[in-house]
Amino acid sequence: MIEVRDLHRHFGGFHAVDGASLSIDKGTITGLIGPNGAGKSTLFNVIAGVLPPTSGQVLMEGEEITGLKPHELFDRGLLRTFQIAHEFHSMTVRENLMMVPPGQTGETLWNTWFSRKQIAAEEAALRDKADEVLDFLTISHLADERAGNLSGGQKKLLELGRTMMVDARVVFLDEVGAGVNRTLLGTIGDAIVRLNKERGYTFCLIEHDMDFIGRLCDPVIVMAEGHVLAEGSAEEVMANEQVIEAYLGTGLKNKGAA
Ligand SMILES: Nc1ncnc2c1ncn2[C@@H]1O[C@H](COP(=O)(O)OP(=O)(O)OP(=O)(O)O)[C@@H](O)[C@H]1O
Repeated sequence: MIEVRDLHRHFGGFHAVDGASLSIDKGTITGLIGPNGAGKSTLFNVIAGVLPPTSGQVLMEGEEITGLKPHELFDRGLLRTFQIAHEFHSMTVRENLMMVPPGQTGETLWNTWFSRKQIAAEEAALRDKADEVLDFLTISHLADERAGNLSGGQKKLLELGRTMMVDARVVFLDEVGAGVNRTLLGTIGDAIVRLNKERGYTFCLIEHDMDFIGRLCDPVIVMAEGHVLAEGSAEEVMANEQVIEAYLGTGLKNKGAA
């Protein structure tokens, strides 16, 4: 579904992504792991149109998407989640969801003036959709809470919810588990699996929590020094000597020796 061919992204003389080639197959929950500074976030940013590549190609279903802007990729159903923008913190959770879909009639003053009825109908439909999303994510009780009051994990669920307001096909999640408590991480994991199984979402997620990766992801791609070092099931990559050396280091070795 997504194919990355010999991608490079340099910052001055520093090669953050240095010849990365990989595929994210349709219908998978693909994990992307690697030591700090391996180039994972930079790779995500290039795929998602946030950063232009220095060279190389990104294809989506065979079509070149290299260098497209985030909104152009959004229209194709490729989304990279970001933390909720600061200005949305004072809005409620439901309002945050209702903000997402593009092309609402109410966006222009002209339309606001002439088609109040249509706007009311669109708003009602959006509200229903937002409530359905909240129900799916089991956070209906937070609908009227200000987004700024949510815990880190609840905000991650809201980010996932925002992808459900549009026709997302492939979603890139960066460190969804960072600073999230175990219970909520379980809820987030369940939502990802259900979106994958029930709604056909393809996911690619960067994550440092190996339990989370092991539970959700197949395959797992390991990056080191800007390129792909290994790929396989979570068990396979965790048993791979090169991976152990490059990334997991003594932690995993100790685990094996214990
Ligand atoms: N805008 C930038 N300017 C200069 N160097 C950058 C920039 N963005 C990233 N880098 C460097 O590129 C390297 C790769 O960073 P990146 O964030 O992609 O790694 P990562 O694998 O996501 O790491 P982590 O797991 O710590 O988030 C790092 O050494 C980082 O300092």
